[in-house]
Amino acid sequence: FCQSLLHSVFPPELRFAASKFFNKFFLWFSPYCYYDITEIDGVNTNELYNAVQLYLSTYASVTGNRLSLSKALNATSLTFGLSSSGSIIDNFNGITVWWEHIVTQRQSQSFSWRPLPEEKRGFTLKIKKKDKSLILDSYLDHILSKANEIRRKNQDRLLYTNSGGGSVDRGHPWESVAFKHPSTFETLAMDPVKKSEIMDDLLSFAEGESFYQQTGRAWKRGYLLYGPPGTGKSSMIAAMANFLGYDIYDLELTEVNTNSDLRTLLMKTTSKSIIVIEDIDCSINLTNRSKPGRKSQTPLETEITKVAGSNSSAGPDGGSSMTLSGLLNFTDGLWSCCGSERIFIFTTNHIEKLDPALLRSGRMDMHIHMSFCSFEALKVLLKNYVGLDEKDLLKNEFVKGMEQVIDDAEMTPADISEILIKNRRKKEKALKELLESLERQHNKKKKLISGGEAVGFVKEEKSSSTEDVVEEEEEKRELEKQVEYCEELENCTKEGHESEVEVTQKTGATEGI
Ligand SMILES: Nc1ncnc2c1ncn2[C@@H]1O[C@H](COP(=O)(O)OP(=O)(O)OP(=O)(O)O)[C@@H](O)[C@H]1O
Ligand SMILES: [Mg+2]
Repeated sequence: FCQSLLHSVFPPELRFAASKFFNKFFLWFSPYCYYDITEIDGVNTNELYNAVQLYLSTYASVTGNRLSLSKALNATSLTFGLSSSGSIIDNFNGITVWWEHIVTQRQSQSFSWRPLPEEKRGFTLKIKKKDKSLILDSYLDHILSKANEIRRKNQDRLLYTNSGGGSVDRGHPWESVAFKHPSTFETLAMDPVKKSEIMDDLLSFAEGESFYQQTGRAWKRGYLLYGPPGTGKSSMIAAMANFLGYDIYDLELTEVNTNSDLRTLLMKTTSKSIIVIEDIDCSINLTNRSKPGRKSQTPLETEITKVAGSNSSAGPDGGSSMTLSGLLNFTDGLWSCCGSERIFIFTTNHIEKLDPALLRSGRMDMHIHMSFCSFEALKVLLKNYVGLDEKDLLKNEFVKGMEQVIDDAEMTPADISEILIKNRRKKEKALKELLESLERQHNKKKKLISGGEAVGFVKEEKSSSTEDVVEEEEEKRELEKQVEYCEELENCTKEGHESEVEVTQKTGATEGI
């Protein structure tokens, strides 16, 4: 109406001034105020526009009757949006607001370095003037955080690596791929009490922003996962990422040359992410070597030398300029606080080889021992692989047999799932083979532990074919290693850090790390 009034009453040269006047007049007396959120702000994309679109999409999917649909790259689901001139009512803290999506044709394109879309899109937010101060800031914050949440839910996790061709010097140290690991806490075989403890810990971390603020702590958490190969350390990391919806940064330490590169890598990580250093005892070499002209070194000054990837700026003694204290600063020091809501995870097969500085209390918040398969963990595997539920388990004779031998058999979940996967179409055969395998392992362990008897056992076997004997000896060596591992671990947990140092030096010396 106003437009046609303007056209009929005012000559063309006065129309613009008149329309400005009317607008001002109208706004002055209107009980509402209006906010325009355009898609492109100058030449930059307006983050708020995208956030509003996502936010309204969750709302519009329920109430709107004309919607636009879209699917972002890497996204697993569709998002709904308001189509042109669509409007919607939202409610926030009991206050009503109105949104309108306005799409107009862009006027003649002025010169721009970046071509602009032909359509000019924007949202207009209408709020009652009296409510403006009450909600504006908190409402927009609410929209931004909700939009982030939706984005994370819709989008696949990303797995970043620093050994995928990225470059610290060029400012892009991380390369990413979509992360689609199917491991979840449901599929993870471990003691249910321990599992729910870990899940609770993760949840209270993710929801604990105000707690960390209140206590003056950086919003981060560290986990050390340790245990023999094939017990589910990597699967646990994937389960954690899927549980919290975080991205993963897989940090390959052998690709990092200096402390400052490490810092750059850290600064380029985003919040809501898990930063992982796998097999920390293998990717770095912790030795207490003194630098020339120095009498002694504290553990924190322990030099880290690379085991592999010697493309570094290695010093004359073969050491690079990345130190343990650099690594600890990465997880613990002032630099660890750039960004927030981050989880650090170190994994190792040999906790006894780690420097006590990495283990001391407060450094890694939780030490999680991933152990050989227990009966409780076995139940999860049997359910997932052969579909046995709790009722079937109680009745099954094979399973009853397994319960007797599983603890002493010391088989890893990886070994067990291997047997189950081989026979997954034949439930009976799978169970029979698994029981036999567990009993075999159990008997061998018993004989080995009873010392002299174990030797006799191997000698007796000499009468059989040489292939069998070689296999037996290999298995025996493997078992001896496992027993040694368990003993070291026991010493380690019983006697605290001092004994850990002893073990580190002992194994370091024999294996020449
Ligand atoms: N606790 C577990 N629950 C379910 N599956 C498991 C578990 N542990 C191992 N597996 C199975 O074994 C495979 C190897 O496990 P994973 O890579 O997680 O072990 P790891 O402890 O990280 O071993 P490594 O020390 O060699 O890195 C996985 O793909 C998974 O299928
Ligand atoms: Mg692993």
